[in-house]
Amino acid sequence: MEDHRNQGREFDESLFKDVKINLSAVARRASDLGSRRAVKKQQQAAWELRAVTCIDLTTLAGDDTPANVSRLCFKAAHPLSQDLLKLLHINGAGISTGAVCVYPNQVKAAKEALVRSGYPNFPIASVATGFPCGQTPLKSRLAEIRSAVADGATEIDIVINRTYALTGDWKGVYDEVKQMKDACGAAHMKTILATGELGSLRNIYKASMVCMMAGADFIKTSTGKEGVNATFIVALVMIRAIRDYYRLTGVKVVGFKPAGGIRTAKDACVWLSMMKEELGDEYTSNKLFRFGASALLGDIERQLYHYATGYYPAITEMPMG
Ligand SMILES: O=C[C@H](O)COP(=O)(O)O
Repeated sequence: MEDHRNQGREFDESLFKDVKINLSAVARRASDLGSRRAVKKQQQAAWELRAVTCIDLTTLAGDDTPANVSRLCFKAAHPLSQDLLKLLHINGAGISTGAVCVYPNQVKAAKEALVRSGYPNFPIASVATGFPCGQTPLKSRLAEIRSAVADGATEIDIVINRTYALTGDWKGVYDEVKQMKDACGAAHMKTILATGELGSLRNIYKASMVCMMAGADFIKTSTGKEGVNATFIVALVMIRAIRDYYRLTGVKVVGFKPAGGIRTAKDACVWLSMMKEELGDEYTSNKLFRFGASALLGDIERQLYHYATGYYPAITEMPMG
């Protein structure tokens, strides 16, 4: 990832303590996003291709093995088949996803697979800090970050301490995230707010501001393991925190990553149009926007195939995932 680095700043409660959220306005905007007429034909295909480049292609399962991680890495580097690229007349376009995202224990396997397939510098994101709950001693959470970076992770997706957030200890959240940022070293840090467990939109806004102050390069909605993950309402609160942070501090390098339950090409295009409207074109590139997704790519492939041929592929022509 190009060096958009957020150096962070001192903890400053004034950036969030009096925040008020206009829930009806946010809900109305979110509802409008989901109901609008989507782009069609080649514009739709172009947005879908852009979405592919923003995916952190993810596997975060207890039964992950070096074999399925290696397959994921090859898919991340070559997300669309040669046949589909030819049908779209874009073979040689060099389209790849934004990164591959795995557990810390699988980073080494991912690195070896990418080196073997000729992509030694392909971005590897690793979740860390006791993902998904974060309920382990800070010392071990920091060690996990360092270990993942040492194994080849170039991006770290940390989880914030929801116990501190729910008890209003925002300085505690800040101090931990700042130490995590230091442990990341040269790796980019995305901070997972686990918004489904933060209890209120005000807490989501506060957590967003605190993480940006602590040096987050991205703020990310969810682990994908909460009961409720990426929603447009939550996203709008976080996106507006990014905009407020820029207005208050002049720092624009903080990206946004919705994760959990984003499954369809149609949804992906709505997310991208929201980013474009709310934060501008630069937030539709993988430097400042990522999807945390494990199944989204499969549906995008099917839609692109349908656009190129006029019919959906048989399962034999395009095995899912
Ligand atoms: O970013 C990580 C998420 O766990 C992906 O969620 P998903 O499997 O619902 O796409």
